[in-house]
Amino acid sequence: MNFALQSQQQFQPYTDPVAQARGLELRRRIQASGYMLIFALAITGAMGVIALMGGDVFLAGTLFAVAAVILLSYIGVNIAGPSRKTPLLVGALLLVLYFYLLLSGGVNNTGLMWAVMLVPGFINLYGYKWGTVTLTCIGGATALILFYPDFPGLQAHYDTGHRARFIAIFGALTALTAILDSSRHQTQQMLHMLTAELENHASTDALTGLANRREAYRAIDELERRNRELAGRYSVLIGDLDSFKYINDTHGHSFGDQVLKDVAEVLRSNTRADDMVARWGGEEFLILLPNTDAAGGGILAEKLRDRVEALSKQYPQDVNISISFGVAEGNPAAVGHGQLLAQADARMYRAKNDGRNRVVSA
Ligand SMILES: Nc1nc2c(ncn2[C@@H]2O[C@H](COP(=O)(O)OP(=O)(O)OP(=O)(O)O)[C@@H](O)[C@H]2O)c(=O)[nH]1
Repeated sequence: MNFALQSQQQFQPYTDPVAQARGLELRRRIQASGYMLIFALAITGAMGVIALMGGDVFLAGTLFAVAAVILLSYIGVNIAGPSRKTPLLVGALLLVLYFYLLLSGGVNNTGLMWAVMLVPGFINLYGYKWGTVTLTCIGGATALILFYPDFPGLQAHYDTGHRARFIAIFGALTALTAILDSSRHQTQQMLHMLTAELENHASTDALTGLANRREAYRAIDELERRNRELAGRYSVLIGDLDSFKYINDTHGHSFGDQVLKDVAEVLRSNTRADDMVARWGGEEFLILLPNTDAAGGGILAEKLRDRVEALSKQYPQDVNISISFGVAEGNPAAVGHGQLLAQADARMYRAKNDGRNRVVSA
């Protein structure tokens, strides 16, 4: 296997797809906040113009002032960059606008009508759980304002039928939008789960349960990146089972599979949690050792070689199981992992040529 050639491939830095999906969700909320601000700005501005044309200068002035605050917030959010707090700021602005329209009646008593837009808006901003909680509070506060006799500050006049219909529509719309968003949320959760499962399948070897080659490349890239920053030492072992074709041919493929699983377990149980054991190919394994120099890697390889050899005794069949290791230490200054893997590979082949069942680390 030519590792030098393989290493010339460029591997993309790994990003967890589930974390990516969550990031996208947050971005979607922040984006929705921007749209809500533009929407609120358009409505407030339009109502301001209508109020001005109708001669209600005070209402027009107030609406323009609110529009100016919304515009400034929009500009501010774009200059400062969106954050998790953006939906809160937008929610607060919308609430101020809403209660103003509710109390004043807006233009021709139509202010309340726009309130239905709060429903998709808040669910979009805060998700179906917190969105519903917020909207229920808004609905409750609205009912109080509308039905409390002579509520202080309520200048608009809404007839009783209008009030009752508004509360009913607001409640029904909140419930329907929450149900829709909750099913969207459930579908999304399922997608996250499936993505995590697929990711697990894509990174795990089905026979041994070890990391597969793809995952091993990702881990080497990550280890190299970390070590370039920390100038730490790390090593890699490449182990290849000896005369495995003979074992397969003599005892059958399913016995060969069992040996591979048992060897994987030996390697896994004799390495640290920080180390990574991967199935590198058919009967080849790769072990990544952070914070370990070549000497340390050699000692571990010798221990693993010994434990793998001891496996032979656990089967009723008369079988000799052994493994040959090549050890190489990473060079933090090196670009890419080609040289490191090629060196470990070459040493592993030297171990084979020197008679198998041994470790070569220099
Ligand atoms: N049972 C089983 N065998 C596998 C698997 N993957 C690879 N092999 C076998 O591993 C054997 C590797 O054979 P070779 O590459 O000739 O190497 P070897 O016989 O181990 O000889 P040396 O490496 O030189 O000691 C082949 O017979 C493959 O079919 C697997 O998943 N299960």
